Amino acid sequence: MHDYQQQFIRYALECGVLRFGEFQLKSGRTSPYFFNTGLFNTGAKLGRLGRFYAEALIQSGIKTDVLYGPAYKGIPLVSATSIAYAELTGSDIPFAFNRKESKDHGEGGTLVGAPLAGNVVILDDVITAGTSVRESVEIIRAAQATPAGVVIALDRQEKGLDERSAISEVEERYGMPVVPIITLANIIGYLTENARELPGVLEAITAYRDRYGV
Ligand SMILES: O=P(O)(O)OC[C@H]1O[C@H](OP(=O)(O)OP(=O)(O)O)[C@H](O)[C@@H]1O
Ligand SMILES: O=C(O)c1cc(=O)[nH]c(=O)[nH]1
Repeated sequence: MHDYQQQFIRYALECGVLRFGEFQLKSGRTSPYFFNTGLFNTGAKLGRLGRFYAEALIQSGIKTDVLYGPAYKGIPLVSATSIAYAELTGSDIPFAFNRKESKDHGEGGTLVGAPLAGNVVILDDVITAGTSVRESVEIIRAAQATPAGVVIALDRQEKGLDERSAISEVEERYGMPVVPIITLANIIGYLTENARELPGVLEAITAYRDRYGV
């Protein structure tokens, strides 16, 4: 595990973003851990999160014309990352996000921000079964733009629609890379070294991984 990954796990624990317990996921699975980026909920916390994302994007080398954040949690992610990206690189990339419900007055529609054009990189918090990314790809393609990659905070390393990982499915189906800041394996590595801080958690996560992991 890289130093920045260890720092990111500590940071997520400090902010209460990475939690242990019993959580119902969008996929219907019941998970013993949850990663809620909505709890990076102050300016300073969100600013630091944006720097982690921007650094992951820069290191990935993905050619990026527009950043896209799916509602709702993708909205602060794309805002914070575009600010950090401009500060780190001097390149002022446009960004956009969607509404979950279409608006029928004013400017109307579901897309807000810059027009989707060229290579569009999706920023989301987690990929579990891949539903959210599939929806984002459809929105980007409908705008005649190209989905160029995905940056996420956590790869939960779970099965998607079949026995493959949701991320491999996305990478193979759309021919674009998925870049996580951390993975479930990093969390398990952290818990293995710090098991005494959190009794029982490692066992519960290992059992969950045996059932849904890849
Ligand atoms: O890979 P998947 O199975 O799609 O699961 C992951 C998605 O689920 C959550 O979104 P949700 O739609 O719950 O929205 P939110 O951003 O409004 O919390 C999460 O923010 C991811 O986008
Ligand atoms: O699969 C999900 O719904 C999900 C998992 C997770 O860890 N965090 C989150 O916000 N959603």
